[in-house]
Amino acid sequence: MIKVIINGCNGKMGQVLSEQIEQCEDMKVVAGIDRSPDKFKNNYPVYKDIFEFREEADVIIDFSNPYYLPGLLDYGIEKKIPLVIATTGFSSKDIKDMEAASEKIPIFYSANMSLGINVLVNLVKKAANVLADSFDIEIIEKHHNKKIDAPSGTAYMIANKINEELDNSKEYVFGRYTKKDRRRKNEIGIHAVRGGTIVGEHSIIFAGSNEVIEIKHSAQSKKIFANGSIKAARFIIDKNKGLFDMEDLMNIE
Ligand SMILES: NC(=O)C1=CN([C@@H]2O[C@H](COP(=O)(O)OP(=O)(O)OC[C@H]3O[C@@H](n4cnc5c(N)ncnc54)[C@H](O)[C@@H]3O)[C@@H](O)[C@H]2O)C=CC1
Ligand SMILES: O=C(O)C1=N[C@H](C(=O)O)C[C@H](O)C1
Repeated sequence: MIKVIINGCNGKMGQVLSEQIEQCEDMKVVAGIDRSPDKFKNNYPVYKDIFEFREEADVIIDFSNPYYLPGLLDYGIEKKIPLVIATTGFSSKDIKDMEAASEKIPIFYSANMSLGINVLVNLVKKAANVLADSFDIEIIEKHHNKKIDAPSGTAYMIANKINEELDNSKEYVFGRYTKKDRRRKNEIGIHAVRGGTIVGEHSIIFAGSNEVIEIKHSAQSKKIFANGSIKAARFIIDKNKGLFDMEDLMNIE
């Protein structure tokens, strides 16, 4: 039985993940961590601070807030526990800290745990290779009105994957409201929309002369992210150290 700690267990994703793990025969939640530990009645103990948990666990799945990253990395390293990090909104220093920690423990990090988005990334990389010289690339993401970071971690991830494919020749322009200038060729525009209960939409628009290609992913339930993080947990528990993402997981499926 794989023993899981859920960091951010009383958040929207933490609760969906708890339900999904209950349906797994090979996994159980042994503890949850949340800054509001009494918000829900969970079937496992919930602590405010991860260091209060003194029993054994095999993996931590994190859907919380970037603020918690240093504590999470410290705990993972001290207890030698693999981490699945799904939180978004990290700074470049946070990513460097994660890379440094992955020299000691295994870390699986993806801003989007769904299979669909990761297939989309592959399609978009191919399209960018063929079209980038003559088409303009814009990314539009839409999410629910409770989301605190913008643009989404997935929008950054897609932009970064495109940019890597194009020898990092692109600059990101976030919204165009303050710009009083026409679009330059070396831009990727990134735009965020927030409203209602939208689970998560990402559109990548390749706009050329007299033709437009739009590649879009629409998440219809948070379960896709929870289930992806469960697969990531199974994938990472027997690794020794290193930084992994959905491409590593998809390569073995
Ligand atoms: N990688 C992926 O596939 C996905 C990532 N996410 C990301 O996961 C994160 C959580 O999303 P939601 O559950 O929608 O947010 P939420 O706001 O509903 O939940 C966050 C939870 O973390 C807790 N929390 C916040 N700061 C904390 C801290 N310092 N220590 C311990 N707990 C803390 C909050 O009390 C809350 O219960 C966000 O960054 C979101 O963008 C969300 C969906 C999919
Ligand atoms: O906060 C969310 O809900 C989501 N966050 C992730 C992101 O920032 O990309 C992934 C998903 O789109 C849902």
